[in-house]
Amino acid sequence: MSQEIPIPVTILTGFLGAGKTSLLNNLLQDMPEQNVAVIINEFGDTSIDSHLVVSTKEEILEINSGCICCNVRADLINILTNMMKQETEMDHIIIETTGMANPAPVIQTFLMDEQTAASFELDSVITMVDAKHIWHHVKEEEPGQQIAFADVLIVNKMDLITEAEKSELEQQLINMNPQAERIYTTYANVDSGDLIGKKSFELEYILTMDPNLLTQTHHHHHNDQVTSCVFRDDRPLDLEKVNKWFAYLVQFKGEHLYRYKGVLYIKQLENRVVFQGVHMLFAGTESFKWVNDELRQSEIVFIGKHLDFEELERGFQYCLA
Ligand SMILES: Nc1nc2c(ncn2[C@@H]2O[C@H](COP(=O)(O)OP(=O)(O)OP(=O)(O)O)[C@@H](O)[C@H]2O)c(=O)[nH]1
Repeated sequence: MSQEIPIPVTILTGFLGAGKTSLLNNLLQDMPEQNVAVIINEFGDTSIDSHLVVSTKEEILEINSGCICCNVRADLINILTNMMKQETEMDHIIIETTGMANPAPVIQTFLMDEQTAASFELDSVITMVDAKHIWHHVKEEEPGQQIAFADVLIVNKMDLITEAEKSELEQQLINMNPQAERIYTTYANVDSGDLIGKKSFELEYILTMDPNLLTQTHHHHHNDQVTSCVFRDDRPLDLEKVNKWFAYLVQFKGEHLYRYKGVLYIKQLENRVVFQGVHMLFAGTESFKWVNDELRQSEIVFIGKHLDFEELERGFQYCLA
């Protein structure tokens, strides 16, 4: 069987916690009849996002060996090459980059790698903007790059800002990328038809943003003040202690915690608990049951500025039941 080519590809980018996984879930639920492959690249050596993506028939491939925009382009090309050899035909591919990725090298992969360029075509680059927290982040380099390369800007978390803040943000986004379409959402609620298959990627326009895109090797130096750490343990945690620890983190460390999320193995709970945090916004819920022979373990990732690893480690140890 031969796959129809080129296969359209959507690159989904946006800073930490902006709503990329929420959008991905909405899109997948909205296009059940299509065969969509999803490639997720996470910052911080974990695969927590794969727990947070709703279970679907879609194949979810993870790249956790580093940042997609730096050292894993070869992994990306390998995954894409393998896809072409598969039996099932793909209708669409969605690549969710890490919140710290510069999308340029990922875009470049689809334009400059000869075989990839022949088999795949960029449908659009979608950048999620966190309407509430963007002002904390514009000092970093990555949100600016992500906004500049977008064909579509999804301005998310509209429930958390006022009309006046919306006008100010809109003006700022127009200054940063006048041509991108802007869609305003809450919980990334948008029809897949408004985003998928629109062929909004325009090379000429992207070249006005980065004239060297096709000639330069992009060495993306991540802001080294933004770091991550992961804790894993297969001993159960005490719920009360976990609640106290998170209450402390949210209140006293929230400003510098760009993103924290995880899966918790709580003593005497048959279900795993999943939680998510972006600065001072935090939510945790019981998720599905642990199955009998499954390894029950907690896994937490923190991504932020000036992280005090030792203090976080002590906090995590304190939570052990
Ligand atoms: N209040 C509010 N919260 C939202 C909205 N959209 C997403 N969230 C919450 O924000 C958090 C981050 O959402 P995700 O979709 O995981 O964001 P992400 O961009 O995939 O995050 P990373 O991949 O970790 O960078 C979650 O707790 C979401 O429930 C929104 O419109 N309003």
